[in-house]
Amino acid sequence: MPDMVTLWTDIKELFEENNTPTTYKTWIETAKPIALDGNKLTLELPSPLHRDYWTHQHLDQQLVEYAYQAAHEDIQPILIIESERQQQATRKAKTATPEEPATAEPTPTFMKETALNSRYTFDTFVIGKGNQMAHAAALVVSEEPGVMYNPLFFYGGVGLGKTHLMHAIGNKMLEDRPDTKVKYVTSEAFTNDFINAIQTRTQEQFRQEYRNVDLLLVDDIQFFANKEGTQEEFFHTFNALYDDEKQIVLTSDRLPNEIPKLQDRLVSRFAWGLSVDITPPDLETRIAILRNKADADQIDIPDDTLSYIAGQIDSNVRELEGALARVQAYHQLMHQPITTDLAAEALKSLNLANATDAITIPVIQDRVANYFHVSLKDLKGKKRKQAIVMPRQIAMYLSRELTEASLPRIGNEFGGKDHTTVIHAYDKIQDSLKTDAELQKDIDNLKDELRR
Ligand SMILES: Nc1ncnc2c1ncn2[C@@H]1O[C@H](COP(=O)(O)OP(=O)(O)OP(=O)(O)O)[C@@H](O)[C@H]1O
Repeated sequence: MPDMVTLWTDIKELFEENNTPTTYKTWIETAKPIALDGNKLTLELPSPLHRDYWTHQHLDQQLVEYAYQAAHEDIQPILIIESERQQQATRKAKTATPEEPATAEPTPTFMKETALNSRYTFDTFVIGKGNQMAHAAALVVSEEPGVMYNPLFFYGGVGLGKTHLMHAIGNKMLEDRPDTKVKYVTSEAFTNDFINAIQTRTQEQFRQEYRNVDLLLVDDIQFFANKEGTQEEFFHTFNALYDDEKQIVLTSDRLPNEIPKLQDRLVSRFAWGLSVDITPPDLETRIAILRNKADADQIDIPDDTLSYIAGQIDSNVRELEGALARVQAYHQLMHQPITTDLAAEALKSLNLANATDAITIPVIQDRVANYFHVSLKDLKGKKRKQAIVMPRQIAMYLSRELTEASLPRIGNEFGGKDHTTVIHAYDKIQDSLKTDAELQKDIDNLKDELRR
C-alpha cells in the first residue's frame, strides 16, 4: 500500500484525466486526505453540499476505481466535512471512548440507486423557458400517474435537471400516497442488476423487483445502446408495467431514435407517451436557480454577485451550482464576505472570467482544425465534404459564442464568406446541440481547451 499522499496524488491524476476541469477543480481539488487507516481513506470536504455532490455523482465510486487502477488496492473512501471533524474531536475528548468516525460509509449500490434524493422536489425546481414544458408534464404525471403521458421521456444536455424532475415526480407521489412503490435506477444499475440476476439465478426476484412498482424511473437510458440482452429484458419490464397502467419515466441525453442500436420496438414504445426536451436556462433562470440554492444553503450573497456567477456559466446547471459552492468554499477559507470581487477571485482559476478576452478567431480556427484533423486551408475554404463542413460550422459557432466579432467579420475570416453563411452555421450547430451528445462533448472540450 503506498503512503496516503502518493495514493491521493495518483487518484487525483486519474480524476483530472477523466473529468472536466471545472469538476476537477471544484470537487476534487477541494478534498483533503486526512487519514489512511488500513484500506480506509478519509477525505475531508469543505461542506455538506460537497458531500452530496460526491455521493450523488458517484465520485466516491470513481475514487474506488482509480485507487484500484493506481495501486491495486480496494480502498474504501470515508467522506467527512470539516465541522463534523471538529464536533467529533470534542465528543471524543469528552467521552474518551474509542468511536468510529462520523462517516458517510458507501451504501451498497442497489440501495443508493433506489433512493430518491429528497432535495429534488418540485419546490426546489426553478421554472424557466427551457424547462417549463418538462416541469408541467412532470407535475401532471405525479398527480395522475399512468394515465396521460406514459411513458414520460425527458431528453436534453448534461446537468439540466432531468434527474431532478424525475425524482420530483417520485417524491410528490410518495408525499401524496406514502404506500406508493417507487423505483429509481440508472440504466447502468438496471443492466448490472439484470446481469447479477442471471449470474445468481435470481431472475424471478429481479422481475418482481422491477414489475411490482407503481412508478419506475430509469435515468440515462442512452446507456442501453448496444446492450441487446438488457434491452430485451427492459422491453418485457416496460410491457408489464404499461399493461398494468403503471407510470414509467425515462431520461436520456438524446431522442430514442438517436440512441445507437436501440431496438425499434423500444423506440416505438417510448413514442407512445410524451417526449419533452429540456434546453439550457437563460440568464434570469440561472440567477433564480442560484438564489434558491444560496437561500437553501443559507449562503449570504448579494444579487449582483449572483448575476456575475450566472453570467460566467451558461449551459450546465450542475456546473453553476459547482461555481456557487466554490465561491462559498473560498469565502470560508479566506474569512471574507462574499462579494463580486471575491467570486471573481474564486472562479479565476477556472478560467471562466474574462477568459474570452484572449480568444480570437484565428485561435479558434487553429484549435478546431487541430481537434478535427483538418487543414486550416480547408477549414476556411469552400469544400463541401461533411468531414470539413462540420468543423467549419463549429469554428464559426465558437467564433460567434466566444468573441465579440460581428457576423460579417467572422464571414470574412473564413475566406470571405457571407454573413448569412455564418448565421446558418450557428443555427445549425445550436439546433444539433439539443440532441447530439457527441457534438455537445466536442464543443465542451474545445471551449475548455480555448479557455485554458
Ligand atoms: N431548474 C432547476 N432548478 C433547480 N435546480 C436545478 C434545475 N435544473 C437543474 N438543477 C440542479 O442541477 C443539478 C444537475 O441536475 P440533474 O442531475 O437533474 O441534471 P441531468 O439533466 O439529469 O444531468 P445528466 O444528464 O448529467 O444526468 C442538480 O443539482 C439539480 O438540482
